[in-house]
Amino acid sequence: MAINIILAGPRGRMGYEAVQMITNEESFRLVACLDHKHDGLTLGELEQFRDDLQVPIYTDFDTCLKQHQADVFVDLTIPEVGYKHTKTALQYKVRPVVGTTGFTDEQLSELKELAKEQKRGCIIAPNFAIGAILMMKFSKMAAKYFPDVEIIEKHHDQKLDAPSGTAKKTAELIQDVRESKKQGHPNEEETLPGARGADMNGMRIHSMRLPGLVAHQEVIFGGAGQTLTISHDSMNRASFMDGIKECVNQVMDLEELVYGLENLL
Ligand SMILES: NC(=O)c1ccc[n+]([C@@H]2O[C@H](COP(=O)([O-])OP(=O)(O)OC[C@H]3O[C@@H](n4cnc5c(N)ncnc54)[C@H](O)[C@@H]3O)[C@@H](O)[C@H]2O)c1
Ligand SMILES: O=C(O)C1=N[C@H](C(=O)O)CCC1
Repeated sequence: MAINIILAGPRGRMGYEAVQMITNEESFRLVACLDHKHDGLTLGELEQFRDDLQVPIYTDFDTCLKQHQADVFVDLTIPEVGYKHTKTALQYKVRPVVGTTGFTDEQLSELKELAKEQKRGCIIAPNFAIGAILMMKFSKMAAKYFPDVEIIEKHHDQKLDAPSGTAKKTAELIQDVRESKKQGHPNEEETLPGARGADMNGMRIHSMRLPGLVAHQEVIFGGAGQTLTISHDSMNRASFMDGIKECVNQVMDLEELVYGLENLL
């Protein structure tokens, strides 16, 4: 029995790859797409997609959900709308698999409650790449021995949110085993505001944005006479597709929200 999927953000850097993955996966069926333009067209009518992709495009999610029976909703859009889409999908008992980052803690809590009420699975994964998940898990292990740590995340210059969802998730996992600690000299002074990066319980997070980059992160731990660097690089967005596929399959068996792919490995 195929899993019927609605995808939001098909024309994006991630959405375009996801359209290829979903339409090439025998056990998946792309029943509709949600975009902010091209209402009433099909993907095949857009120049960037194969002509045979007779997948209808909607700009109104409620209309789309009323006209198509979907099992799973995949969101690869922007922080501003990803949360609303996820909430709407759950209200229609369609299982969200969300790659969109930049949700607030309050939004995550609200979605967690809604998924529980609806007894529907929901997966919100800041990073779908298995290497990035392992980087986060290894960082949590290392943080037990190295309380001084700084995260440097490096992304393409079209990214909207900073720090990245991956960096925030990494810091949250580290915080599970690290006491809050102010790092650096107690009297250090930023002569240029922001020089020491974002502060998360004393841990510093630095965000680099440059053309030519895709998605990269270094987690650097410091100790007496040594440093330990754990890093991951996504060279292209194919690195995320197996994770999305895994989440679409696994979300069918969940009845609650799971935040982070590390909880499903
Ligand atoms: N979880 C992961 O592994 C992972 C990997 C890469 C990117 N991301 C996240 O995925 C999101 C998308 O990244 P991207 O590089 O593809 O961005 P992008 O800007 O290339 O694509 C976003 C798409 O969303 C569409 N969009 C905007 N408003 C919309 C609306 N109201 N309805 C439907 N679609 C709408 C845009 O048209 C665009 O095509 C970002 O939040 C990014 O952080 C997550
Ligand atoms: O390209 C992006 O944007 C990415 N966003 C995610 C994040 O914010 O961590 C995952 C990596 C790529």
